[in-house]
Amino acid sequence: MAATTESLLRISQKVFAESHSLDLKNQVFGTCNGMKQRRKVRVGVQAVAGADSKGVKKSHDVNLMAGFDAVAERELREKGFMGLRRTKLVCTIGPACCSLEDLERLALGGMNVARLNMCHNTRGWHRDVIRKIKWLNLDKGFCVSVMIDTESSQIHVVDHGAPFSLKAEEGSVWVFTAQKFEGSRPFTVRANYEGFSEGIMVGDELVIDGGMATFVVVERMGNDLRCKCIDPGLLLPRAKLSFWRDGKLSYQGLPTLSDKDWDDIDFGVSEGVDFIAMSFVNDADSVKHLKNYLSTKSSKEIRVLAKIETLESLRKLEEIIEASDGIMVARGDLGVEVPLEQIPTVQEEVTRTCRQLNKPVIIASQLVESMVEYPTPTRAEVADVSEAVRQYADAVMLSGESAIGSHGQKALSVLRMASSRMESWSRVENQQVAFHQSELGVPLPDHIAEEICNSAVEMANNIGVDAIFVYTKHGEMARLLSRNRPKPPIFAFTDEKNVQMALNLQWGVIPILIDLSDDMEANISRSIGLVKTKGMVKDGNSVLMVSDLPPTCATSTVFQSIQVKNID
Ligand SMILES: Nc1ncnc2c1ncn2[C@@H]1O[C@H](COP(=O)(O)OP(=O)(O)O)[C@@H](O)[C@H]1O
Ligand SMILES: C=C(OP(=O)(O)O)C(=O)O
Repeated sequence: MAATTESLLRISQKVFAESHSLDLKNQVFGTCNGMKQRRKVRVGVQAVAGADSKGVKKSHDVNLMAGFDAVAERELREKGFMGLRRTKLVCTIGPACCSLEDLERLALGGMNVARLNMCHNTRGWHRDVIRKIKWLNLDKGFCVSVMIDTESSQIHVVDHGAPFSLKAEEGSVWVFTAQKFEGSRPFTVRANYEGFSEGIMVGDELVIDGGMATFVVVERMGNDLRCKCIDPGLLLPRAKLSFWRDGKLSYQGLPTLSDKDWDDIDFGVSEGVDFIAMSFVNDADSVKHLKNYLSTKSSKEIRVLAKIETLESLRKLEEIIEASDGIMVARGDLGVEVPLEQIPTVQEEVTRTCRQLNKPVIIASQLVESMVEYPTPTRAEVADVSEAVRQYADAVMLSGESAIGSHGQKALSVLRMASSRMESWSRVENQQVAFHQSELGVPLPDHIAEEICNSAVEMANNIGVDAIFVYTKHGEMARLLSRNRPKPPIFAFTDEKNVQMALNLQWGVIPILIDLSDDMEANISRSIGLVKTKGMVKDGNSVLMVSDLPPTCATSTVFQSIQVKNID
């Protein structure tokens, strides 16, 4: 890779200048002269067999529209429409994969979203990674979105006297403290949070990393706790600490977003990230608060993903999902509060509820954990990935496997191959019928758009079209189509860069940046021209097109239509 720091910097500036100009186009749906209009809706269904694509723009114009993901393009040429992977892939970036070359290999391997966990490393390090990703997108035609993940207030070990793990033997007595001290002391563990022992009483249990080891509190010494190990195990660096009394978790009332998190969020805004994953969400208000804050800070819409990792978040699941732009099932921390045998059913429940409420869901943590060390996954891990895909999760995620593992790219290819296999099994052997209304759940607020998309998917599956094209300003129609998990892939044409980047997380959607006008025929011609020029569709392919033309200053009507076209 011949990118000098200077050229990287120059291109980074270009990226920011570009995203700024795109931001200016952000408008409320249906706005005309700054006023929100009442939506009148006309629905049209047209069959246009054998229609030609007159008005196709010249190829040099087409090339100016750089909004096609180079990896999806290659996959489509090699495997055809049905071979396109529907499940999206998220990779956590860490020291093992942060060079430009590593990031490029991950992008080529199918990474749709790069996740940066703000728990680790410096903002300077994260900035460097974000700029490399944006540079690769611009220079190589990738379409990789960037997500930052907040640290939140969690109690964890900052020092236990060893660089790696320590064994806690049964009956051994340890001091847990928040005091800072020089060097290390035997049998002394330092916690990150001063008030970590507030309200904790003798007899309470201290559980390490959700059950890796367990202690009982035998004495309080000021704010320090003397604890005896009752279930031996390993103490890892940054191990999580939780206290239990009478079989229930004791909450220390820590805020979901700490001062450091707010600074990290400001950092994410200034770097133009696409998603913020919010750790330890316990209610919808904290999500709404962050979304309101972001709307005042950023002209582009940054999507907020709530991490489901506490018992409280499970109790308020629906309201949290409704308030968020998407969900991450953070099985690592969830396993600290929920008995491990319940994680699979919780995962399925959260995934189903997300689909019903039309929000994307990521399944995270330990998918191929053994690959942090070994070059092949266990059979059980492949079964776990396949199960998430069978449940139609929108995305699966790598954590330590890519961040610190020795086989990150291989781990990514395991996710890719297991996803493709399970997807084709669901389609072919399971005869993937459209979801029944009961599976899709309660009607969504835009009932007409929802019905159009449900019908469009039913038609697309019945007719057996090769692809669905959707023209979407805000991504909503694309999400509604994706919610039905159709057989053909969905090509979502939008003229909003941030909608394109957000749709990257959506099952089965290939988002494409293109100029859209109020003339839908021109949009259709332009999109067909683009995919034809790139050799992605051939004569004889059939496409079902769904459009949602917003009102203009001249018309106050939303025109929603379904058309079927044979490409010739
Ligand atoms: N930016 C980073 N810098 C250094 N190490 C990292 C970074 N991101 C992740 N890691 C390492 O990868 C591991 C897995 O990362 P992550 O998925 O964020 O989970 P967690 O923080 O819960 O362990 C972390 O424990 C940490 O050791
Ligand atoms: C994804 C998770 O969050 P984190 O990596 O921040 O612990 C998790 O707990 O599964």
